[in-house]
Amino acid sequence: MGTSFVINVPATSANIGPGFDVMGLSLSLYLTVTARVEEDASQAKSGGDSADNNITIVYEGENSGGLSLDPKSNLITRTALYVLNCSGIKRFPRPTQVLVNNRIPLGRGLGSSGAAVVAGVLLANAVGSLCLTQQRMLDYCLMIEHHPDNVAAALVGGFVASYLIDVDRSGNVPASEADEAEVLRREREQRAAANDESVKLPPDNIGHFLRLGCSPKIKAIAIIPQFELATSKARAALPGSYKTQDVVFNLQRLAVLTTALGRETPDPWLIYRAMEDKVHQPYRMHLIPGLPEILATFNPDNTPGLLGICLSGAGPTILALAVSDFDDIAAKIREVFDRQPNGGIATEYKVLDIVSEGASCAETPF
Ligand SMILES: Nc1ncnc2c1ncn2[C@@H]1O[C@H](COP(=O)(O)OP(=O)(O)O)[C@@H](O)[C@H]1O
Ligand SMILES: N[C@@H](CCOP(=O)(O)O)C(=O)O
Repeated sequence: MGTSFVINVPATSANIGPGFDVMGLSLSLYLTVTARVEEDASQAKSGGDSADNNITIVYEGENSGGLSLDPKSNLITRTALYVLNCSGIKRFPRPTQVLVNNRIPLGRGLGSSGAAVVAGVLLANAVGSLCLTQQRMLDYCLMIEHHPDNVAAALVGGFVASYLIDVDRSGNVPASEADEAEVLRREREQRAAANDESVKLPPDNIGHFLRLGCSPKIKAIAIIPQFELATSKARAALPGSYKTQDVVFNLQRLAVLTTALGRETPDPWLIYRAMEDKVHQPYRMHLIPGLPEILATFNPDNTPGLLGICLSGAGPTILALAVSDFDDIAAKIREVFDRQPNGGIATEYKVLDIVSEGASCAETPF
């Protein structure tokens, strides 16, 4: 006998064109983590790392061979152990088997790492009976995933805008030089260099979000190339500074996009133009063969049903927002990948709903 916690976290598409590190959409594709917590400590499974952390992991789904099942390395359980540690709990309180069913492709720009982090925070909250608020959970997420767009959308659901507070928490990094995540990263590096293993609690209220309207007529078509692009690599391609006119270009579009997607009857050309970007996509073009042609070719006049196209997150997935003709739109975009040199790039596609419900955790006995 024991308790079972079933945690569901949606995939996300971040940026939506101009909203780099700001905007996210949660999608009907899920990471499900089921934690079976034994009532009795004598039921602990033997082997693996369970003796240390009281936990075993079973994984099925995307890239099932490639992920670490060591609780201290696996992103879900590593996050959970960090959150428990912050409450003075050094290991899983009771023998726990974690069953992961992951339908979110890894390293494709659909927020798999953000979902894993959110799942880890919910897992710790459940097994440790921590009673964390949603706001506090976001703080924990942001200590691991340093940009708020994916984790905020995965946590709260829907079309979400978010920001990190801009304060100097380290005492030696001027806020103007580094964003909050960068400050936190430097703090961790300094502590590691000083062999300081104390657990760093997240500062309070470091992330803020607002859920925006999104017309139920809009669906998200994800065209997913069969190669991975680590978000860290795609972020390393970005410049350290921008021209004023490029920043203004994005700000203009972002302001319009926040409201344009919420109109009951979406205006295709308004949205199409509002999804253009000069901050991240131009610098990532060389990492995604076919992206320049896709962005330059398809528009609401030549592609019925289409509202707008952008890179999903850091890529390589392409996100097309549309109100109809979903399979035809996907076929056109896939054809560009098919035509790439050296035999083309294989893709799959998914027509997804934009889901208004974010991460959830349900408790049942077993
Ligand atoms: N369900 C999961 N369980 C454990 N680790 C995961 C999971 N999902 C993602 N990750 C980790 O996150 C990495 C991918 O993160 P990232 O490069 O940011 O791509 P994505 O765009 O999919 O978020 C994976 O290589 C893996 O290390
Ligand atoms: N704003 C981030 C979003 C990364 O999303 P992911 O789904 O690729 O992890 C970025 O563009 O780097």
